This record gives sequence, C-alpha cells and structure tokens, in this order.
Amino acid sequence: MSDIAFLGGGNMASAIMNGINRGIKSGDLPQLIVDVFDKNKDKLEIWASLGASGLLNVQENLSNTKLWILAVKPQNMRELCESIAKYIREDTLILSVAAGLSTEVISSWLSGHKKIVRCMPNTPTSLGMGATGIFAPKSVSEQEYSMIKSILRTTGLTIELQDESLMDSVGALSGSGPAYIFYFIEALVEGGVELGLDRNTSEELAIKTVVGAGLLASNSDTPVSKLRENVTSKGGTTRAALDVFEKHNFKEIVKEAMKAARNRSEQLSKENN
Ligand SMILES: NC(=O)C1=CN([C@@H]2O[C@H](COP(=O)(O)OP(=O)(O)OC[C@H]3O[C@@H](n4cnc5c(N)ncnc54)[C@H](OP(=O)(O)O)[C@@H]3O)[C@@H](O)[C@H]2O)C=CC1
Ligand SMILES: O=C(O)[C@@H]1CCC=N1
Repeated sequence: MSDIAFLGGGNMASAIMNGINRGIKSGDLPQLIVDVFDKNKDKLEIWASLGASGLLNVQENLSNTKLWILAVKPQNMRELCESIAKYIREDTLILSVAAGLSTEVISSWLSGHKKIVRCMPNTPTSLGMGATGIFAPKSVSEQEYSMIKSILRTTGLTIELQDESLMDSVGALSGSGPAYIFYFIEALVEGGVELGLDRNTSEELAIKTVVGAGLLASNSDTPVSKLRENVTSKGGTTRAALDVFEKHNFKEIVKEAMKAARNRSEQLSKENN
C-alpha cells in the first residue's frame, strides 16, 4: 500500500518526485511510499533510483492510496481517468498537473469525484527551483489542501490561486517559461558562434549569464528594470543591442507568444472534453 501514486511517470512526475525526496531528506515530509504507474517499461526503470516502485498496470490496491497525482498529457487524461475511476474512494485526493484541463472536466471523467486540486508546475521543480500555481475548489478541505501544499513546497515557489481560470495564464508564464528561456539561451549561443566564439565557450557564457542575471534579479530588492539600466551605459554596447530588440518589438513578441500559450491551454480543455 502506498501513500502517493503517480499516474504517468514522465518528465513532470519525476521532477515532483525529486522534490518529495528532498522534502523527506530535510525532514519537511515524513517517509512516504510512492508507486508510479506508466505504460512504458523503459520509463519505469528510472523510478527505482528515485525510491519509488514502478508498475506497468494499475491494480486494485490503488484504492488504498490516499493521494493520486495525475501526470499524463492532456490528450491521455480522459482514458486514464476512466480506467481508474472504479478504484476511487470518497476520501481519495487527486492532484492534476495537466495543462488546460479544469477540475470540472477531470471530475466528469472520475465519476463526479470532487476532491481534485490542480497545479501548474515547471521543470526546474526537479532542482527545488520550480514555480508552481495551485488551485483547490471548495470541495477540498483545508487539511487536504495543506497536505498537497506541503508536498508542492518541496519543489520551490508555490502560488495559490483563487480563480481557476488563471491557471491557464500561469501555464503561459512559468509552466512554459523554461522553454522560452532555453530558446533565448539557444539564440545567445548561436549569436556568440556567429561573432567568432567557439560553441563551448559561447554555451558556457550564455548559460552562466542567464543563471547570474536570474539570481541577481531574485536576490536583489532593486526592480528588474533598474538592474537592466545598470547594465546599459549611455551610448554603450547594451543600448545598441536593446535598440534592436525594441525596433523588432521584442516585448510584444513575448506577450503574443504568451497569449498563444494561454489560448492553447483553454483550447485543450475543450478539445479533450
Ligand atoms: N513538461 C512540462 O514542462 C510540464 C508539463 N505539465 C503537464 O504535465 C503532464 C505530463 O507532462 P510530461 O511529464 O511532460 O509528459 P510525459 O510524456 O513525459 O509523461 C507522461 C507519461 O505518461 C504515460 N502515459 C500516458 N497514458 C498513460 C496511461 N493511461 N497510463 C499510464 N501511463 C500513461 C506516457 O506514456 P506515452 O509517452 O507512451 O504516452 C508518458 O510516459 C501534462 O499534462 C502536461 O500538461 C505541466 C507543467 C509543465
Ligand atoms: O507544453 C505544455 O503543454 C506543457 C504545459 C506547460 C509546459 N509544458
């Protein structure tokens, strides 16, 4: 019998499991028994090293597990939910990490079960550096919500939302955000190579610059715009570069991309309903 069952054992599930292990190690969480169900045998092999049991098929004893973490792609969620609904008990607590899918939609696939919390994590969760939005409907008790929050806090920053529809916006910012930053790093690396640096040097400089700037923004009380100004000497090199960003409406491009992510999240709910 396990305390937590991950249904889907891919990227996000293993990132959250790293947080859980960190929490157990630091004493913030009690020792927990974790099962992971994934239909791919190869994916299950990594789970033993994370201290969890990997299982190919959902079994009846899933009913004895208090917390189920649903971590399959939105496109696979309906089929998964309908296959596990028969094991659900009145006090089973569900945590969904899926983009787009509302608690109402997931409830309809779980025979009307109401104890469903949603979260929108991101992959830096695996380092305890995640940024996660959480939403719980009124049907989830304070005690149940606290239990889930204590688990998610081991993965980094958690922000509680009162309005479920804002989960789509959180997804468009911090959920997808690491991919935007990696894309920007790729551009910096390619730019460095075009300016004559070798690829390794370019990559090292690009990654350390993003990490350093992120830490500076995070550890300083100075507004980000002022930190930017501190780099930008009048008539200097940074100004020349920022003028190009502004000429091409960089901020507008970022905002349009985020709206596309938010709209796609809204669409996922309709498409998979
Ligand atoms: N990746 C990210 O950065 C983020 C992801 N999310 C959300 O997390 C969820 C999972 O994403 P991610 O971890 O990236 O996906 P992955 O594809 O890495 O993991 C999902 C795993 O579940 C397996 N699976 C699918 N259907 C079933 C089933 N019925 N029973 C058991 N296992 C099944 C998949 O197998 P197969 O590949 O064969 O289908 C796969 O191994 C998504 O809903 C996504 O929206 C949220 C925030 C960030
Ligand atoms: O791309 C996606 O749909 C998922 C949700 C947020 C990050 N990855």
